Amino acid sequence: MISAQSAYQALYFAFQRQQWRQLRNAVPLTLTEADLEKLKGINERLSLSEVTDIYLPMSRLLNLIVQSKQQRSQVLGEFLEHTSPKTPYIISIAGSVAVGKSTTARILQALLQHWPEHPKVELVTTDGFLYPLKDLKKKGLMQRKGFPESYDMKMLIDFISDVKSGKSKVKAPLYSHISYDRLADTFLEVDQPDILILEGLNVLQTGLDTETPDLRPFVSDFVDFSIYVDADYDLLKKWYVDRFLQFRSGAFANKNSYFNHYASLNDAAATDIAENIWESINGPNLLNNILPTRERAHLILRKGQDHLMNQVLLRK
Ligand SMILES: Nc1ncnc2c1ncn2[C@@H]1O[C@H](COP(=O)(O)OP(=O)(O)OP(=O)(O)O)[C@@H](O)[C@H]1O
Ligand SMILES: CC(C)(CO)[C@@H](O)C(=O)NCCC(=O)O
Repeated sequence: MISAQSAYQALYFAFQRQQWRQLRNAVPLTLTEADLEKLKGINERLSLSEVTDIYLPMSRLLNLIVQSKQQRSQVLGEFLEHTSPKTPYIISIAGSVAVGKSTTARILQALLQHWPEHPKVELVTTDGFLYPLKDLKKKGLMQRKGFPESYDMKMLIDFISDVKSGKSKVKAPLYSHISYDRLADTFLEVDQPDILILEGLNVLQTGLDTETPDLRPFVSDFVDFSIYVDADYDLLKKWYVDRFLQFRSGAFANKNSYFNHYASLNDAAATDIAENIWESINGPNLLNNILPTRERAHLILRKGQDHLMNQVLLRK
């Protein structure tokens, strides 16, 4: 029987950080100090060596892969004796709550926009496709937010299918971490981007993963390149709790915040509540629904202490 370890080796090229960082050597650092400052604006705790060591090789890899997709489209056009309409290249980013998917997505968006061709790169998070709170309440899903059944999958598949077929001005719903709900009347308009980055817990899940199979196409049917951001359970829990504590003086302090009543908690009480939410909702969701999809990704980024990537696995 093939061991899990050797199956991994058969599927992926594995790089330690020191090996991966050398793969950017061929790319000059075209980022100016001002560009780097802008990236810092995405997350002030982001270390710049993370950009040079991890993200620049990734940007180089994606640039080559996107080019090869364009060549393939040309070949198809030649075969069909007409050029087919340009469709966006779709990159998905999966991983646990609090692993840093949105931070990773925003850094990638900034770097890809920086390519010489200056592609138009849009970023959408699947959080917007969670059912509105009133529907979650009606369905008894308030303790299952982020679980597969808490998303309006029809809406998500319709959205991605419209974008992929080259439609203009496709509306994406937006989620607010302050109201803990989908925004009622504000949307993001996705208008024929060159690249769409779709970020969310559920982007590698399929309708076949559940007990009542759903035969609709999967998100991954529309995705050209998928990334999974990975870290150990205990680190993820810690990052979730840390973010919860930070939110007390930020998002929760906003009087419209769903969690406004948590703003005045002391450290011990807030830690207790955050650990509880993690152990009852986000932890089980990770173990049952998110982690099992990891090996579907083309690229796995493994983070260790302080969000530093220590290993990169690239599908052969
Ligand atoms: N590269 C990084 N360096 C330092 N801190 C980071 C980094 N990436 C993320 N973080 C921190 O980790 C926490 C989670 O990050 P982020 O909000 O990007 O996660 P997420 O996976 O999008 O979460 P969610 O699924 O809840 O939306 C935040 O407190 C963020 O500041
Ligand atoms: C919106 C999601 C599902 C994903 O980002 C997550 O942040 C969430 O709200 N989870 C439910 C439990 C919690 O409040 O963390």
